[in-house]
Amino acid sequence: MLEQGTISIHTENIFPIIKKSLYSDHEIFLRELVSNAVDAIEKVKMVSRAGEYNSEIGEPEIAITVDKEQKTLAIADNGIGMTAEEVKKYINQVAFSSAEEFVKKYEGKSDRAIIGHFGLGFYSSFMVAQQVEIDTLSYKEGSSAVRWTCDGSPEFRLEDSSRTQRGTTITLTLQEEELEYLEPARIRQLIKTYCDFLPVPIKLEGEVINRQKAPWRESPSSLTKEDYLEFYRYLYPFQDEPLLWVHLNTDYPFILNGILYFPKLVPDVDVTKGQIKLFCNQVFVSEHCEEIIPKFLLPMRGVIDSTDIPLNVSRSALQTDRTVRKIADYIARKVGDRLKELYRDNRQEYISSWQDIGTFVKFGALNDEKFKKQIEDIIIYRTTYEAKTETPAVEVQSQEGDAWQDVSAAPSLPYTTIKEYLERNKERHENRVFYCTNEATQATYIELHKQQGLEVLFMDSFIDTHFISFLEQEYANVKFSRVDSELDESLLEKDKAGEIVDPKTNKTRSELIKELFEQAINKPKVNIRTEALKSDNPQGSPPAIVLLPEFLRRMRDMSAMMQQQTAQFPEEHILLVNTTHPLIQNLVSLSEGGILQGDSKSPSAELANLICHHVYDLALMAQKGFDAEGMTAFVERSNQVLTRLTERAASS
Ligand SMILES: Nc1ncnc2c1ncn2[C@@H]1O[C@H](COP(=O)(O)OP(=O)(O)OP(=O)(O)O)[C@@H](O)[C@H]1O
Repeated sequence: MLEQGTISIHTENIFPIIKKSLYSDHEIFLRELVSNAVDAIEKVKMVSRAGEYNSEIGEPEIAITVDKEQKTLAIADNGIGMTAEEVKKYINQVAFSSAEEFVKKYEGKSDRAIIGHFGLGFYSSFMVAQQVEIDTLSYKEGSSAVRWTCDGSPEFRLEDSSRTQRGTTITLTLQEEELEYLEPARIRQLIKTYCDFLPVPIKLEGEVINRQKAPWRESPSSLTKEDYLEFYRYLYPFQDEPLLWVHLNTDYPFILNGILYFPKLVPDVDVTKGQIKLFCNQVFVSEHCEEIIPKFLLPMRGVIDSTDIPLNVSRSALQTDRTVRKIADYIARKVGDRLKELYRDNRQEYISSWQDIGTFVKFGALNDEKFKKQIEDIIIYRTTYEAKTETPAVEVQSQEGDAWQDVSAAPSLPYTTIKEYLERNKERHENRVFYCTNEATQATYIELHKQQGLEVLFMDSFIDTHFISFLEQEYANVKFSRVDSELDESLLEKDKAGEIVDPKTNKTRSELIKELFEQAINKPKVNIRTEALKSDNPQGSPPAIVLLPEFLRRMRDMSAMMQQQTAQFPEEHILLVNTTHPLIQNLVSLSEGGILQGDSKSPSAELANLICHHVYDLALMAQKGFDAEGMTAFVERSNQVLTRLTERAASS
């Protein structure tokens, strides 16, 4: 026996407190002991390099063994080892004084709020062990091996050991309620979780169980695209390939390494939960780093590793920590830089990823002023504009709905920035942006604009509703109108239906049409307007369209959002009847007899009435589809119209 003594701590009974205060996280003892073993191996390499140790250092290795009979778990390393003096100093004094400090700091506080419990160190082994033994031999010439034992009370024993190999073995005799740590599968799982990327082979049952390579610690220039993809697959198996990635690598004014990936977004992803793994010196700390990553980048995946993130503080303290704020800014800036670089160097790839990254970028612009400034010029929108190139533009959205491949194959890509849009259309409609939010339901309107050479932007992602309001603030003098809200003058022709057709009443054709529809539809909230839509082929343009003024629509959307309902189609809307369409012209002739004779019950007038309804139904259908009731009425009326028409055809 070399010595028997009392550990110099001031708090009586530190161990029950350690056990209690860290109750939920017992498993991290293994992370702490393996980290110490890795440190010990690094240290022996350092002294060897410095010429202070001339023997072979051998292949670094950490071996974990379990003995179910003895109920022991041992972690052995071939690192620097400790002399008796060092054991006394580092274990009895250093380790336990920091234990005491930790306990004092967190006594009575909920440990759940603390992100990492990092640096708990050696004494965390007492969370699971009833006795801890250190068997160690220092690298120092002439030193003899020692064994230190402690049963969880402040008393320890220090004696000679028969050990001949340099290094340290920590043997824990587990407490009865901690015997799960005798299961190799449990140990393997813990090593995979916490120590997978530590740069020393960790052996269990003769097999190396950790990956060791931590790509984020390597220089970006030494990694290939496949290396990044392989690492992503390793971290997130069975997931789609990521779109692009950012390698973070700085050591001033803080140390930060990491690789962040933009994943392909899946609809059910919870964007409020971070998926980035936090490491400290390659040791896993936490699955969540919501406090460190800017909110808008939370859906990113990957790894960040920094020794400058305080880990033994509460989550709220972390949020306000100055270094953490700086790190968040740095990450946002790096992500912005990477996006700009891609926009500049590989527009095609940028565009193909836009469907997914666009959401991040817009969310970022909405939330972070600095980020907005950085990326505002690279926010793009799909457009109906087709650049005149030799090869024809390829449709973006394929029938199968897989926009990706088609875009990447497209020689000229129908995407634009708002600035480019405004510049291109300055002559035709200055400070005016036409957009659509749903390609399918607004197809008629998009087509109308397209035919007249008016460019329409697709603002159809879920974030765009908010983003449009944001754009309106950014471009205060620009008016944003959805294609179905009102029609630009340039889409209309001077109304040819302005000439008087009824000598008795002095009514114009246009007025007659309006009257006809008003009588037929008989809904005071539907405002009927007659216009002549410009078209090279009147048959091809719609006979009527429903318009929803921008202001009205937004009010409706907003109140629906506040009541958390889906917006109902408002009763108040405009039915624009296209006076140039042959159907509408026929309708006037058809009804003329009835109106002129003041006999609204004549078969012609009745048919005209039915057809007005039908035209209105079709216009509504193009805008919103029908509910069950509307659908039934529509089918009934269609059948009636067809019956009447066939009757007429048969009798003539
Ligand atoms: N396996 C080991 N080999 C050699 N020395 C060790 C080993 N384990 C612990 N030590 C020594 O004991 C000291 C105290 O360890 P402890 O884990 O409590 O704290 P730490 O590693 O210094 O810091 P941290 O609190 O961040 O873990 C270490 O600094 C080291 O000098």
